[in-house]
Amino acid sequence: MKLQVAMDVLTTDDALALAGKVAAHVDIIELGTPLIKAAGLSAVTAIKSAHPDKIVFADLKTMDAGELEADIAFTAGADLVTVLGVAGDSTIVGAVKAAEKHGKGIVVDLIGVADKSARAREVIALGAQFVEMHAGLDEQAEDGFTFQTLLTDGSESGVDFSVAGGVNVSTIAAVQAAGATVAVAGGAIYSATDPGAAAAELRAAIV
Ligand SMILES: O=C(CO)[C@H](O)[C@H](O)COP(=O)(O)O
Repeated sequence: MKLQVAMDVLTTDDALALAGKVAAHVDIIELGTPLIKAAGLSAVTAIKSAHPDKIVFADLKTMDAGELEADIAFTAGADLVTVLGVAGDSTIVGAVKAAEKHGKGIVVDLIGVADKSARAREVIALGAQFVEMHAGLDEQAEDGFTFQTLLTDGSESGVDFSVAGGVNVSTIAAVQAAGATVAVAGGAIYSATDPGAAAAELRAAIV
């Protein structure tokens, strides 16, 4: 299982500083949606230039104009770009077309999708590289939220999936046991006193 850091910081300088501390312990470096909205796609270029050996993940959460948005992110240096699973199939197909043009990949984020395992199978058939079983920051704060649902949906999907939203040292073993190919950790790393040590601890928990 790969480890992905989600950098939910707001400036390119902060992202470069965080990536510098954690890169040795992670496989995938994600630029979070707020970072890309605040700093623009030049932040993607800066991270890819600083860490050319890492998979750079642009969390665009595209909902429309799939081909155009994915194309500009791949051109900026992204290796993986997210499209929302609640988007129409034509948006996903367009983004996959851009990924094929660049030799890169599309990840479909299933945030907000009611039947995540069924939609996962549909978008993989449309050409997505893998899906993200994701509970967003707001959903995690809602009454009744259960992390386990993400793992069950992932296992039942039968396709390659990542898990995002609440991954930490207490949950990462369950993420791996559920069969995830990628564990995504944001707050558990960037909010830690020592982000490098936190990333190393998560890495060590992967068997
Ligand atoms: O994409 C996101 C929010 O939309 C977050 O980066 C992702 O959910 C990581 O969450 P956490 O901080 O709980 O690890």
